[in-house]
Amino acid sequence: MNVFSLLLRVSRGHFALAVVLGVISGACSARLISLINEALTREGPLERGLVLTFVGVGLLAMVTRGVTQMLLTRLNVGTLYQLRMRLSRRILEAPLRGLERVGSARVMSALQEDALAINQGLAHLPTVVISAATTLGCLMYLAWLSGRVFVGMVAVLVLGLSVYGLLQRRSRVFLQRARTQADLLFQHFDALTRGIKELKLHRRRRGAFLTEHLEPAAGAIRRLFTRSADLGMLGQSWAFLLHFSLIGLLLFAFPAWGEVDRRTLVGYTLVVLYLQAPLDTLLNLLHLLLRAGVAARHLEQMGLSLTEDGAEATPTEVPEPRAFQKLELVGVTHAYHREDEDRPFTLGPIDLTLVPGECVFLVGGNGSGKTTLAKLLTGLYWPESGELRVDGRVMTDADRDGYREYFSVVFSDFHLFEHLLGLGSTRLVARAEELLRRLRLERKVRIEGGRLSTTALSQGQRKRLALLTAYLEDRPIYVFDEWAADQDPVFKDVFYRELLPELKAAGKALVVISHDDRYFALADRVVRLESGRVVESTGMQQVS
Ligand SMILES: Nc1ncnc2c1ncn2[C@@H]1O[C@H](COP(=O)(O)OP(=O)(O)OP(=O)(O)O)[C@@H](O)[C@H]1O
Repeated sequence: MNVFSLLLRVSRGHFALAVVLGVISGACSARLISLINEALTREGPLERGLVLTFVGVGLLAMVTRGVTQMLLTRLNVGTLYQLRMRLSRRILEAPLRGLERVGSARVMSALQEDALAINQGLAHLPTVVISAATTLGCLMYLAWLSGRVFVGMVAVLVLGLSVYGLLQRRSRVFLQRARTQADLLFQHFDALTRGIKELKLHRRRRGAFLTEHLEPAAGAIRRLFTRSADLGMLGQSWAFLLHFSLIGLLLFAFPAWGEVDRRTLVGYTLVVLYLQAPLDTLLNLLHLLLRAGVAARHLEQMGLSLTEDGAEATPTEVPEPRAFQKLELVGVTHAYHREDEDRPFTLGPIDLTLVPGECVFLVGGNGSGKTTLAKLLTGLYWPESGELRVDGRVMTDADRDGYREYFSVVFSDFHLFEHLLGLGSTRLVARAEELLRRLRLERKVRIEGGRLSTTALSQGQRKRLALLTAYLEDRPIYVFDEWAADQDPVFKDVFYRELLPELKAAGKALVVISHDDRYFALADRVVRLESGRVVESTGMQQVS
C-alpha cells in the first residue's frame, strides 16, 4: 500500500490541482524575489507598475498557497479515512487463521502506529509541496538570471542531495528496525493490560516483566529512533554547510572568475538566502515522509500475511439463514502449521452429519480438537482437504460467507457487542426483553435503543447475554463451546434440561462442546475426540 497511490485514489483531480497551484505559488515567490531585486538595483524613483505588480503577485502567492494547503489537508484527512476503512475491511476479509497467526497485538499496532505515522507524514505534505515548488521557482529565476550560476547551483544541490539521500537510506534502515520492535512492544502492552491482575499480585514477576520484556523493547525503539534522527540531523547540518558554501561561492568565487553585474549578484544572493527556509523545511519534513513510507510498507506486509491464504469474498447481500435437511462434513482436515513445531496438530479426517432437531455433544480432553472442529464446522476455518456439504451440495470458496450464516455460535472466548448489531428491529427488541427475563437478567440489563444498558457483569452473566444474542440470530444450527462452564449449578441445569430441549423442539440442530459428563445422557449423540480424531460416536443418527 503506497501512501501516494492512496492519496491519488482519494482524488486524482484535487491532487493534480494542488500541485499546479503549488507550482504557481512557487513561481510567484520567485517573481517576488525578482521584483525585490529590481526595486533594490534600479536607479531613480520606483514606477507605479512595479508596485502594483508586487502587490498583485503577492496576493496571488497568498491565494494559491492557501488553496493548495486547503486541498492537500482535505486529501490528507480523506486518505486517513480511506486507510482506516481499508484496513478494517482487509481485517474482516482476512481468513481467521491469518489473523490468529499475525496476532491481535500486531493488528492493533498497525491500526495505531502505522496509521498515525502516515497521518503525520501526510499532514505535512502541503508544506512539502509548497517548499518544493518555491525551490523550483527560485531555481528557474536563477537560470533566467545567469545560466552559469544556475549550473553551479544545480551541481552543488545534486552533490548535496546525493549525500543526503545516502544518509536518509541509512536512517530508513533504523526506522524499519524500530517498526519491527514496535510490534514486540505492542505485544508487551497487550500482556500488560490483559495480565494486569497477575502482575499486580506478584512483585518479582512484575519486576521481571518490566526489566526483561518491556524495557528492552522500549529501549531498542528509543535507540533506533535516536540513531535515525541523528542521521537526519547530520543530513541537515550537511545541507546547512552546503548552503553557506554556496553563498560563499556566489559572493566571492563567482565574481572572481568573471565579470558579474550587480543585479545578478544581488539576485542570486537573495535567492540563496530566501531558499534557506523552504530547503530547511523540506529536509525536516522528508524525515516524516520517510517514516510514513516505512509505515505504509509495514501495513502492506501485514496485509499480505493476513491474507496469505487468500482474501475471502464478502458479498454485500447478506443471505437469510435458511432451513436445511442435512449438513455433512466429509473427510475434513485442518492442521496448525507453525514454524516452531516439528509435528503440527492435525484435526481429522472427520466425518460428521447434522440434521435439524438433533443434539450432538462434542466431548474429549483438553487439546483434543473440539474448538478446532467447531471452527471447521462453522466455516471459520476452511477445510484443507475433504468437503462441507449442505443438502448434498458441496460448499465452495464462493459459498463461505453464506455457509457461515447457518450458524449461531457462542465460543468460550466470545466477544459481547454492546449494540445488538444487525438485529435491532422492534420485534427483536421485544423478544430480547422476554429472553432477559428467561435468562434471569431483567434486573441487571435493559435494552435501550438497540443496545444493552451494560456489559459490566460477571463472566457467567456475560455468557448469558452472548446466548441471548445467539437466540436473537435465530439460525438453523447452534454451537455452544463450553457454554455452561461458567454457570452456577442451577442455571447449568436450566441450560441442559430446559434451553437445549426447547431449541431442539424448535427444529434447531445443536452442537454442544461439554465437559459436564453428568448431562451426556441428554444428547442424541456423543462424539468423542482424541488427538484430533473421532474415537467414539455413541447414540443414533436421527433421520428427519
Ligand atoms: N491458534 C492456534 N495456533 C496453533 N495451534 C493451535 C491453535 N489453537 C489450537 N491449537 C492446537 O490445536 C490443538 C487443539 O486445540 P483445541 O482448542 O481445538 O482443543 P479443545 O479440544 O477445544 O481443548 P479445550 O478443551 O482445552 O478447550 C491444541 O492442542 C493446540 O496444539
